[in-house]
Amino acid sequence: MKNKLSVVIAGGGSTYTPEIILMLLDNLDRLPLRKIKLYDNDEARQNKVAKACEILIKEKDPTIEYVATTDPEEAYTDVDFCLAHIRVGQLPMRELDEKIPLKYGCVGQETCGPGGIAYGMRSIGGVIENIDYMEKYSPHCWMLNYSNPASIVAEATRRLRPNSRVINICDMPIGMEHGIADIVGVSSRKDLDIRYYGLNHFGWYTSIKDQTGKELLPALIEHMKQYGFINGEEGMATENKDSWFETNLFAKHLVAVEPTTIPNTYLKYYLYPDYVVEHTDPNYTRANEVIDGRETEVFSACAEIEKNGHSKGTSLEIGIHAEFIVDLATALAFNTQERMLIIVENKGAIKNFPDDAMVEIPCIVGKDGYEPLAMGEIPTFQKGLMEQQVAVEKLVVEAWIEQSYQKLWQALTLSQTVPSATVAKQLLDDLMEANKQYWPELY
Ligand SMILES: NC(=O)c1ccc[n+]([C@@H]2O[C@H](COP(=O)([O-])OP(=O)(O)OC[C@H]3O[C@@H](n4cnc5c(N)ncnc54)[C@H](O)[C@@H]3O)[C@@H](O)[C@H]2O)c1
Ligand SMILES: O=P(O)(O)OC[C@H]1O[C@H](O[C@H]2[C@H](O)[C@@H](O)[C@@H](O)O[C@@H]2CO)[C@H](O)[C@@H](O)[C@@H]1O
Ligand SMILES: [Mn+2]
Repeated sequence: MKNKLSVVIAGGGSTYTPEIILMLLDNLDRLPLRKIKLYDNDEARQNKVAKACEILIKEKDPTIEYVATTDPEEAYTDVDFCLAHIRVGQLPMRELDEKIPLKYGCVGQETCGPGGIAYGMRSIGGVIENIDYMEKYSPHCWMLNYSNPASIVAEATRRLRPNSRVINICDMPIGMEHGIADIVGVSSRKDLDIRYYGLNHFGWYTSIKDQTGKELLPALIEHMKQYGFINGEEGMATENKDSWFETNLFAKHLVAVEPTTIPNTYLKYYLYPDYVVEHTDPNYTRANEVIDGRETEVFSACAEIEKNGHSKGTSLEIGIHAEFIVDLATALAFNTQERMLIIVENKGAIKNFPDDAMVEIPCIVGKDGYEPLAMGEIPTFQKGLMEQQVAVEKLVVEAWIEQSYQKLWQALTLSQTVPSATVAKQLLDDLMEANKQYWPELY
């Protein structure tokens, strides 16, 4: 029989916590658990989901021990996995990350461009703090970290905690592969054999094969030229016309620029920043949608469970976000040797790219960690874009470590989404003022 495991969810008050709990509870046969803990540094926020999570767990398996705490020692003692999804500054700071750049005519986005850089400067300290708790109280533990902006956070963990048991991940490829599976008529994304390379929120599929070995990429590219990641006329007619729909449809313009690979939809912020700015309401950005949408829905569903004392009829659902986490934890705990996309140090996997860049590539995951697969040489267009973006991410981490105003100005100047050093400086001064509670002081 498999050993039962103990997990802590760091950022317990996250809107994603209930769906992760549901996913964990749905997978106890392959990832058996003896303990689930929530940890957050904001007790009031964590309390919005904590009681509901307790009820969900007790309903499914009352033998699982449950704790919700703000005490790092209690949280991190005796844990095998830390599932980390913290947001330093929470959603009100995301709102500023999105709205400040728009004032200067630049992309206002959570992980891309100036907003991503500002968020990175906040996240680094919080993630390192959690790694240090983990290493102090449970040195054998693995942290599966999807705190954003994942590229900058991954570079920071490489620089500051190079030997820590941290694996940086993103659910974006999982989401895209679900969409691709629907479009090509395959029942599960796991029946697709893929090759992909890039940075986080900045990459390309170079091969997508079905179980017979048939290459689906050319047909998919033809589909995408018309519909992006939308499932043809049926998808156009039936899908919710929300901002993800727009982003998935917009992918047709990404394929127009680079018609031999399948792009990550986040590339729209780098390739069409002017379009994105023109089509964003500077007074109501994605943070407002999330606050009025997911956050309100999740917290009210949790309040309902707490009030009723049971979860019958709840609107809470397992999300794709959680699927990856269970697969990854299972691979590490039980040596499944599953192939998954993770963010790792390049070390030659992309042959014509720097060894010390944090890249998102397929890896084989087992009990000893991950082994990256060689992705070979990449073409000039992708390489040029990636080199520029990697330099931005490295400069942000250097700026954080050295408390360097100059390096952060350079990072902003180098971003494909910022038109000049002049605008970069205006942005920097505004973002620095807004983030003074969270960034290290810059000199
Ligand atoms: N990598 C991915 O693909 C992916 C996918 C979805 C979400 N995310 C990320 O997951 C995180 C959570 O997203 P959300 O929208 O649910 O955010 P949220 O604001 O709802 O929740 C984040 C929680 O983290 C807590 N927190 C902040 N700093 C902390 C610290 N130092 N220690 C412990 N807890 C801390 C906050 O108090 C908050 O309760 C974000 O970083 C988001 O960008 C990543
Ligand atoms: O704007 P949000 O907060 O809804 O989403 C931001 C996150 O977006 C990506 O995750 C997506 C996923 O790719 C998509 O398919 C769908 O299922 O929703 C997820 C999140 O809601 C991205 O990978 C994350 O890094 C972002 O935080
Ligand atoms: Mn992501």
